[in-house]
Amino acid sequence: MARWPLPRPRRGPGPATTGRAHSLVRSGTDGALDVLHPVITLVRGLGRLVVLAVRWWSRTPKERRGPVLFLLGVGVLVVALMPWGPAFAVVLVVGAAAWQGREGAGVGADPSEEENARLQAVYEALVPLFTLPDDPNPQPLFAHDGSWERAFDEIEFTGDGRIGRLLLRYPAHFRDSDAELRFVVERLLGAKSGRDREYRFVWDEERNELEMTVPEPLPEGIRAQRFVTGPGEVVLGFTDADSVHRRVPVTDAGQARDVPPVVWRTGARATEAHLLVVGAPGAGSTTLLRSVVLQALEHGDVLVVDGSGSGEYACLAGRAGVLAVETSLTGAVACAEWAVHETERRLSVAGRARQAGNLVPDDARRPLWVVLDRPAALSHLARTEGRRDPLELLQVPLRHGRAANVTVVVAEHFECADELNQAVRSYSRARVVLGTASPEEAWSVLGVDAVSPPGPLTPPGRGFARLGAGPVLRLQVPATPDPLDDAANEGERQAVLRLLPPPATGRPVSGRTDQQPAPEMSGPPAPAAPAAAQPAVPAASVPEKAAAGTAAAASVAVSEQQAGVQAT
Ligand SMILES: Nc1ncnc2c1ncn2[C@@H]1O[C@H](COP(=O)(O)OP(=O)(O)OP(=O)(O)O)[C@@H](O)[C@H]1O
Repeated sequence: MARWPLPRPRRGPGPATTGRAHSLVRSGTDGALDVLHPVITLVRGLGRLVVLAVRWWSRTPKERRGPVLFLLGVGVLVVALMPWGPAFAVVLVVGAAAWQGREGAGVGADPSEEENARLQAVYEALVPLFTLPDDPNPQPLFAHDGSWERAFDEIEFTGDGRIGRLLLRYPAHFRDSDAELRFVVERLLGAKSGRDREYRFVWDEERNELEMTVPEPLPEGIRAQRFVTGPGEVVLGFTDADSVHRRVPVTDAGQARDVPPVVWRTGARATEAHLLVVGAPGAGSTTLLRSVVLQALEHGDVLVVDGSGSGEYACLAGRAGVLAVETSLTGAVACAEWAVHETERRLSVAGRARQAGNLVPDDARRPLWVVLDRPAALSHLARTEGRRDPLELLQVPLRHGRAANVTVVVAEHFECADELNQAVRSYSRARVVLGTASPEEAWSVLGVDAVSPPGPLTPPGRGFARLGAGPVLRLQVPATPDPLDDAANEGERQAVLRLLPPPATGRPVSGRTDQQPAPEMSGPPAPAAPAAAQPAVPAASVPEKAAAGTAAAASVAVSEQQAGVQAT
């Protein structure tokens, strides 16, 4: 029997009440955290300051600790005796703690156990490189029983727990001017921090400090296209955003974006009038030259000598502005001789025009490019056959080409780079190294040894560029494959095909008999080639019929010269 009034049943809080309670607790906690935030920051900052002080103390050599303690004591005494001294000291400490305790400061933040182990592994790997067998220092920076905290000043980890930046001190006895030793240290640091990334190393020889950073990946896979540049400017590739101020708009995977370019200025006012590219086999030097040629053809004429004879420039044969594509020694010599005469003719025409107070005629100003891919093989052949070396001949365009608007581009593999003559080395002040290079190889091309080689996993077309005495820039060459290569990416092939000039109306300059006709390609429609724009052939060096100043005439001229060479 139920009693009245029934006792009220005891119930737990309903869902609505629970939610309200949770939100009350959460907002209470948030409020408390907001109120306590300055205190938390100060406590965190004080903790970090203590960690920094302990690290500094552990790094201070024992013999210096006495004087340091004495100085500290004197400092404390002076502050204590000064009017407002203690208050000032407290304000200073609170300010420092607030600065260190802010979010993201992290300098003194304790690494996790895993990060600690990583750092200790890197430290121990470096010990054999940075220790002396009989080091008189009782507490060297690097010792087998030492800890990384002695030598590593600043450390940053990436989101996945890997080292993203490391600033370490090394002992003064380490020979940091020795490129080989530096390379060993860089390679070891790179291996211990992960081989699948690129690293940038900065050696501060004044302070005995080495900084390792992981640069952002370079813009990769950007296809050949018309770059927005000024007259005479050529985009060699793309580099780090913080290395150059300039940006060029490109289309990448259908999207427009701005990328930092490595721009090489050519022409009469250029200080780096010629380019030398040295690379490992398969590192992409032919691709870079093809990219340069396609840009050069926008405003000038090009002679190509392909010393490897691999036919990777066949797509250019017979195109407007392409005066010759040579693969044989005979053709290369003929081209080089023609380039010499053309340089001399331009110089004398320009000289006469200036003497008379006139403008230099167009045919002496139109940019002429002489592009040699792997000429060392042809030089070797020339020596063994007792013929003229095309590289020797090219001394004239290299020395005087700048004033005549003649630009020489040479690419060679590291193993044959010794065969390049002094003129090529001295006058090619724009330099590119592609692929993995030893410190000596990089030094021999770039003139500096402070280059960290890209790792073995880096894609082709990756390297370094240096224009004159400028800084060394990381470089990624635009993807510019041979459009006749079936194995190349279809989109990249089509991009190159779109850039090819229309077929020329005259015969090519070389008049090659061994050359296959250019295959049918889906290039742009072929407007008539501007005959007036083609360079005039040097009247002194060619038969009468070649002096008409057209590519066709030049073709005949060089063919006849070539025939002459063959006959001898
Ligand atoms: N910048 C690049 N982007 C994409 N692929 C590239 C790039 N550079 C080169 N490659 C690819 O790498 C391969 C080798 O390139 P390339 O022929 O230019 O190198 P190389 O140094 O001239 O080689 P070798 O002289 O030994 O024949 C080719 O398949 C090419 O398509």
